[in-house]
Amino acid sequence: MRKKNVVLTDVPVTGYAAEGKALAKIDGKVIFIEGGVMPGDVVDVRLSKNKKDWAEGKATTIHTYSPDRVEPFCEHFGLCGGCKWQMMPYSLQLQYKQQQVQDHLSRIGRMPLPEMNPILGSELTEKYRNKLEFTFSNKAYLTTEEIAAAGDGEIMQRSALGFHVPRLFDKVLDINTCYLQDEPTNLIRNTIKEYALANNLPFYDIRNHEGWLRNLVIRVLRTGEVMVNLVLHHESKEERIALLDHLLAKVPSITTLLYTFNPKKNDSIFDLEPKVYFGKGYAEERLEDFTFKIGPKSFFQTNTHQGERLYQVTRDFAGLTGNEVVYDLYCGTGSIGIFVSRMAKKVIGIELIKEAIDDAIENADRNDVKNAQFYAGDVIDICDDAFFAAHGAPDVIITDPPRAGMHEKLVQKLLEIAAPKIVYVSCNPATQARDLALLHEKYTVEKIQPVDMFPHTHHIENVVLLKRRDTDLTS
Ligand SMILES: C[S@@+](CC[C@H](N)C(=O)[O-])C[C@H]1O[C@@H](n2cnc3c(N)ncnc32)[C@H](O)[C@@H]1O
Repeated sequence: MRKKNVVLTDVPVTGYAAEGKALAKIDGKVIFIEGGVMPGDVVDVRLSKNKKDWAEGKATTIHTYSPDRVEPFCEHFGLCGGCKWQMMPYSLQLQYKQQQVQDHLSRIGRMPLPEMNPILGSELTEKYRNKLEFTFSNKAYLTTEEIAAAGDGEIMQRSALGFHVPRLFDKVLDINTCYLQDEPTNLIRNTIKEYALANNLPFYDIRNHEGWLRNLVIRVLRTGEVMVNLVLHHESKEERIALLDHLLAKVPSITTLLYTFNPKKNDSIFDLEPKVYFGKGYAEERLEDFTFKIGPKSFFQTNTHQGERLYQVTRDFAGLTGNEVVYDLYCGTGSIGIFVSRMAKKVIGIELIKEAIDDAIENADRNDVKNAQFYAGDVIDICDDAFFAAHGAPDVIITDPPRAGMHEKLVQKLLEIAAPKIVYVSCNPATQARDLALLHEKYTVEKIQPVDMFPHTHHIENVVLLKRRDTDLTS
């Protein structure tokens, strides 16, 4: 049983574990299963890891399909890494997400918990993303059927504009229709692809670092603005102008069109300078009556509608009366801090990325927020006694760390500072639970609200209100 490459047969899938892996139990041993299966399926699993208490592997055959399965709505389902839970009804997806937050907090958090609020499902389960990034590649991912259908003589290396295939860094799945973002996203992508193919414009070769067309970033916002950034390996002026003019003629709803040269080996554009071809060079998004400037490099919650609800929950949990000093840790472009600012005496935001802080200051300004200050730097370096002494003892700390959660040093600092309330916003309930276990030394979990930002994926956002044990929050 402990050998690798063992195939377990007729395994009944019973649940989900972290990172979207399905779960089964055989004789008390936990089996984590990848490969598009869901609870209720009965499958064969080829093991890649096989320990004493647990094993991990990929489903090779589904013998019995769960009666809960629904028909996936996207033609790319199964190959695209984007929406892996499409075979599950949305209500069931929410149930598993809720369960996962519960499991993580009770198993890793090991502390008394209040009853969790039911997860806030997304009204939009399709076309909910305001940002998508597509990759050009001269090596399309081809299915075995496509390879067989091509016949002997045909060269199999085709170009693609779409998403990376999970675990195959140089293969891109060509996308015809994506349901993650509202139109004109499909029109933009397909217009560029057809034009590039018709004019023999070279798609990027990710292995050899050659070619011209690299990435396409599209933002479709609630305000009606559409911002497009086309990333090219190098300048080729005549071709560039012809392509961008063609795109504008075919998609008149584009409000801002930029292009960026990226001669580097990696795809990151954070150290590059996008150039404006058409429009004002940025877009705006609205949350309640706040507007946020979104530049081509700015971070912004990718699901605007659910982002707004997440911030509403955060503001609600903070329970502000207008007299509080609020710290917004890991503040990004300051959106949470600005969102709660009208209810606070003062907001102090801290964020690692200097450009995000520049955006935060500009966003505060454009929303006429006068009581917020933003600082660039590592939270661990900035949050020392002198900083808290200079800006005032926090009444509420809002913290929204990346997936890795908070650094232990910061958790220790928060315990020392001992603000009456902490609102912990997390995109990873496992690391959140780990941090809550440490904060339990002084804090009690008062409220838990999961929010679904990403339908058809296993990702969950969770907001927790912590109360310092010697304070009375009944007021
Ligand atoms: C989950 S995002 C939160 C963004 C923001 N609260 C929002 O809602 O848009 C986490 C942020 O933490 C920042 N970050 C990561 N490590 C950091 C650190 N050590 N110190 C300060 N900020 C950090 C990232 O740059 C990112 O903007």
